[in-house]
Amino acid sequence: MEIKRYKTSAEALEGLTGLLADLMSARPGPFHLAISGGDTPKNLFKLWVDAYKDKIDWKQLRFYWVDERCVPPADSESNYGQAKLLLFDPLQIPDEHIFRMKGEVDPVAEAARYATLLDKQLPKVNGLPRFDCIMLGVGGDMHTASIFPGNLALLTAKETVTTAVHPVSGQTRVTLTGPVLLNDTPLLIPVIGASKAPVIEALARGLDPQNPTPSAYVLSKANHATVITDVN
Ligand SMILES: O=C1O[C@H](COP(=O)(O)O)[C@@H](O)[C@H](O)[C@H]1O
Repeated sequence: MEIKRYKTSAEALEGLTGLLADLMSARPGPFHLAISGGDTPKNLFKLWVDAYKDKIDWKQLRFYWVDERCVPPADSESNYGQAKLLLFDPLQIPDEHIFRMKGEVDPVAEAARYATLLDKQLPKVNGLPRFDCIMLGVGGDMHTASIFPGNLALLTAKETVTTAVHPVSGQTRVTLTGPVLLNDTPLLIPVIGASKAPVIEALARGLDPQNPTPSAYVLSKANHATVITDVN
């Protein structure tokens, strides 16, 4: 795991974009990218629309999600809804390049449908679907995707996609699990903003076997993981 530190959040998001562009150039053809929700991607999408409209081969990208909140797309909590508003609509990304988790349908059925979709769309490595890149977020409680500290079993689940419940809000989620997150895919992990300083400190310390957290676990097991931060 590498931590790349930048002076500002803007420079960090630019740095992340450069890393993604390098991965895309190294793998011509459809590039399967899983994105996260939350606040960090919103700022990234705004940057991409403002400054990278003509600098990234958008036709190459196929978009997937690491997790989704179980709300309809029009809800401001929807990870897909925010990406549509801030990225797909402005850049006119075709619908056939967007593979969303449906937050508005039965979560258990949706997790099964999405697992089947990944099996069909993605190449297999180690018998599991493999993304070309996954952009993960890390919450203040050290969760990643929708794998929360109280549900570490999802890090080693047998399903590639499952349901989870947010421990505070009780909101149901659909999420990728550890085995597909850790299937030899390069992980780009933006951890941006002063409020994430304790997260960076904890990630830099590494996995504490006495107190494992989802994000520290994923970073400790990933073959290629880069944390991108403006925390110095
Ligand atoms: O709920 C979620 O939170 C995490 C972290 O988001 P952030 O707002 O701290 O950037 C995110 O990675 C996840 O996809 C999302 O559903």
